Amino acid sequence: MNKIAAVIVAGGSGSRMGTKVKKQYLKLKGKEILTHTVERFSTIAQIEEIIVVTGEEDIEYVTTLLRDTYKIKKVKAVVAGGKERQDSCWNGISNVSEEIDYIMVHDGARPLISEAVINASIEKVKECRACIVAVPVKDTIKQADQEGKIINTPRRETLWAVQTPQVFEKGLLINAYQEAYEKALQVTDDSMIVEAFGEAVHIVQGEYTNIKITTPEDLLLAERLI
Ligand SMILES: Nc1ccn([C@@H]2O[C@H](COP(=O)(O)OP(=O)(O)OP(=O)(O)O)[C@@H](O)[C@H]2O)c(=O)n1
Ligand SMILES: C[C@](O)(CO)[C@H](O)COP(=O)(O)O
Repeated sequence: MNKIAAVIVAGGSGSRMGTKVKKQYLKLKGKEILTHTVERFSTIAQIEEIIVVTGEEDIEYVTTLLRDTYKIKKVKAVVAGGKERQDSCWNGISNVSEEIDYIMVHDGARPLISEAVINASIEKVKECRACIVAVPVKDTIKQADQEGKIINTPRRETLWAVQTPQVFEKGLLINAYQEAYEKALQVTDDSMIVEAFGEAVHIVQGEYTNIKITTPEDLLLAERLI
């Protein structure tokens, strides 16, 4: 009753990184960012299978890299991503095995995820059906209008910076995605889809080192942390 699939989404173009090579294939300590990320999940005992989502044009390269070069046996499939992150997530989610009970969605661009946080998110989802990794916000956050005029300052103690993995009961996530597509919902993470479906989502305290490698500065940081 506790079979878990990890869906690692790496189908983006990495435009904010501004490199010729897509950021997920840039190397940290001689190994691709995506490989680092997938390896973090392959060592977790409760994770039965890993579905990697990547650009259609990269499927053969990524399959050879993960299965042949790095011999990561848990990689069940490498599938094509979609236009938006949510489309890539759905392509991965819809490829997990029948017997899977929980689905863990993680950004391929977050290679510094720790075993401790992955395991904590697994324990949490068994209690609450839907959970996301997040860290308390350290800066004061303000909302501004189009002209840059401050319109709201949420109380910092209520704010969390959301990361991944995000973990859900399989049936809940699939039903939520199907409804989201019917409503043409546009989101930036999976929890927004499950919240819109009406299910409570809970936070698992993450680590500030679990950064998403997005711009060149993140790469400098990741090189020191990996
Ligand atoms: N259509 C997309 C867009 C994003 N992602 C993945 O979702 C994660 C988080 O997205 P982000 O950091 O924004 O990556 P990119 O979209 O590639 O970056 P950018 O927005 O700078 O182009 C990344 O691992 C990315 O590869 C994906 O699988 N499919
Ligand atoms: C899912 C996510 O990493 C949570 O913070 C984030 O929303 C991804 O956003 P991106 O623009 O697709 O990187």
